[in-house]
Amino acid sequence: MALVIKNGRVLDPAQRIDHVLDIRVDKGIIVACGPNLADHAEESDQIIDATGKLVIPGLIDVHCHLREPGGEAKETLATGTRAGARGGFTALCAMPNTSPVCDNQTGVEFLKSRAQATGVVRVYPIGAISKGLQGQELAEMGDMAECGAVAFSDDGKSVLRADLMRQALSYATMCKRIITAHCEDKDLATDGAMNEGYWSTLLGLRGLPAVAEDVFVARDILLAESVGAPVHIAHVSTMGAVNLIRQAQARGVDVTGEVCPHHLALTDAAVEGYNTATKVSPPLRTERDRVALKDGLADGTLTILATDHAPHTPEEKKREYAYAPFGISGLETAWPVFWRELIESGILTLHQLVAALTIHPAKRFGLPGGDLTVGSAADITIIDTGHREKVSLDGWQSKGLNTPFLGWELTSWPITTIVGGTVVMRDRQMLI
Ligand SMILES: NC(=O)N[C@@H](CC(=O)O)C(=O)O
Ligand SMILES: [Zn+2]
Ligand SMILES: [Zn+2]
Repeated sequence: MALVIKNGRVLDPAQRIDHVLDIRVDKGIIVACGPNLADHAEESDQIIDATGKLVIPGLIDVHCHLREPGGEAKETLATGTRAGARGGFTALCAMPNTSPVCDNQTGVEFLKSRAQATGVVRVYPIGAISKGLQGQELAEMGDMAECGAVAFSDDGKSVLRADLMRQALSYATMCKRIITAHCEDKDLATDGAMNEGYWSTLLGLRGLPAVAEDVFVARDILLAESVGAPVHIAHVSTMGAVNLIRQAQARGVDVTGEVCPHHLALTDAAVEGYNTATKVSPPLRTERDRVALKDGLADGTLTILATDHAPHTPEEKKREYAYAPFGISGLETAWPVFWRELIESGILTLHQLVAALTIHPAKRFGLPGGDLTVGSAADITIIDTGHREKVSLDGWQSKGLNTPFLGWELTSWPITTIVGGTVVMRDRQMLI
């Protein structure tokens, strides 16, 4: 059965399209995109009326934690991909800090086959840089790249040894893969629970200083530069990091960075009240950092938006602030939060926002998709930019209920998600 998405505002930054058009999908492929295709639809075709709605390439998240294997109480590939679909994502890159760590071919194969069997959106494995994330010995990067790892990361912590990181950058480049770096100097950030500053002092919590991020961003940029490797900085959260990336780009270093919804929407003042849903790594920073992230997005220094979806069980998050795990469950609220922080305040154009969640991540991580080109897989998201909804746990798909946005009334939500021609979410309801 073919599918026709009719009369939507089709916006595809990759092809510079922004028109009211119809899209015809057959056997999972976009077979036509043009005006009035629905007029010639066949009786058996499924029609989705997208009048007044935004039709964009399926969103791609280059940074999430799907927790399987080993962390199934927090999330599974089944629940995590459903959370993704409900958030308008058609592809997710899964970080390797699972148990066991995804640091070899078997781990990559497991993730691919398990996601195929139980997931509702595409899942791309990210392999570990070091064996067991121990930072001592390189993981089997070549093997993992060969069987489908799209990138490498020790996310959750930094690779502390600079020699190992430099070697990893070289190897990744040889395998035509990118390293996505979690930048945090552990010695400067031991046992911290929130950003170091006014609020940590006031709340009596141990701080994580911004400079702990900055020094490792500087180091990883210099290491990448020294071996001519590309590097991607995960969850950029400080003004210092934005400045370092901007300066490096100006001298020709191949460095990109991603920004997460919570770092754009919240500051460390949100920790008042000790809601552990605000505990995240890197931590919520100051207003000055938040503004710097927006400046970095506006001037094109930062071109990728990612969720860093990090679900945890309610039991774990119910501990005292200092003992709760770091992480925010972000897939289901990412789009409306980005909308609020970047579109409503005029920081980005609609084209820039969509590009930062589609073609830019696809290109940087070498993933298929990210556009609506005829002949490509029909990964499509439909957004109702006028839809207002209060964030609640009704219909919530992730096992991680750890969202700091609960109760926020947000405008602009994904209403339909189509993966390879299959409608997996419609009218905010999961269909599979
Ligand atoms: N972001 C987080 O707060 N937590 C992540 C690890 C990480 O992304 O560094 C996790 O795996 O829980
Ligand atoms: Zn991280
Ligand atoms: Zn992460």
